[in-house]
Amino acid sequence: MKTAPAPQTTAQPLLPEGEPQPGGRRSGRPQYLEIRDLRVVFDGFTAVDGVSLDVTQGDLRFLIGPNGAGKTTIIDAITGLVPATGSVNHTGTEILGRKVHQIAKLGVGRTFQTASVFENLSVLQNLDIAAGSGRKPLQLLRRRRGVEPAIEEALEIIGMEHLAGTQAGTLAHGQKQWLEIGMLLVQNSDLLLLDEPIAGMSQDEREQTGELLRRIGASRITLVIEHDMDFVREYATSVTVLAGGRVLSEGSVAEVQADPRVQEVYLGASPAKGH
Ligand SMILES: Nc1ncnc2c1ncn2[C@@H]1O[C@H](COP(=O)(O)OP(=O)(O)OP(=O)(O)O)[C@@H](O)[C@H]1O
Repeated sequence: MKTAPAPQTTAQPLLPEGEPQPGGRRSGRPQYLEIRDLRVVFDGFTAVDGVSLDVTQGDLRFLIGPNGAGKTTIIDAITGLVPATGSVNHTGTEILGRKVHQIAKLGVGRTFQTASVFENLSVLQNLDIAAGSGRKPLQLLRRRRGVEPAIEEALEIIGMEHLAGTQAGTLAHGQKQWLEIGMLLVQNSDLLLLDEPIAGMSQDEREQTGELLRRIGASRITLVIEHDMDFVREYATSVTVLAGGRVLSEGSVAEVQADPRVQEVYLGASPAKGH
């Protein structure tokens, strides 16, 4: 069976250059996510109502909006978990309508609100399995010695080298989220969809996660769902506000906060108060 070409063919280092910037990369041929007229209907209820959205590589985009706005459903649609109509284009490849595993192979990685790691396995084993999902059968047959450079690099990026042998089930909440992100890195995901990555984290963990997002977001297409407006203000390079399944506003944090329509959906309160 013929498989679709991955949008990105050359291996690039996991460690990025520079910092994310509004609008993303402006030189070379940046990768992109282009969503057009995305629509998801559940039993007659329209959860996502014609959303169009562009995110360029190197732009750390946050997706905010009140509860039930359709944020998670958009990520579910992009990753093939719910049926949708419209178009989701990843750097020239249409991904809507493909199966979940095919979409993952095209470099689309996501995290969930609750981290899904193999609790009984070590951090290293989790990363090894994630890396294996992208290996060709012949590579899998070869017995590897030591830790692969890509896994070592991922451990360094997520700051968990010292925890390589630790059982994932015993990790702190934040560390599980970082491990999940590390698993996406070793899978070479270049489009990252992160669903409330700092939910339930301590202040320290939030800051470390923000710095991690900055490091990985500089070289990837990154869309982060978040409610915490302090975090959004600190780390977003651009923001899309969703309400009632539609895009309400888009721009810098300052621009969307100044938008009266945004203030209105947050019930007259400052969006800084969250939902
Ligand atoms: N599988 C489903 N079946 C029916 N309705 C659904 C399903 N999944 C989501 N919905 C509905 O779609 C709407 C959008 O939900 P979604 O979870 O995408 O919102 P959200 O913006 O992520 O909200 P939150 O911030 O609370 O996570 C909600 O009204 C929700 O009840």
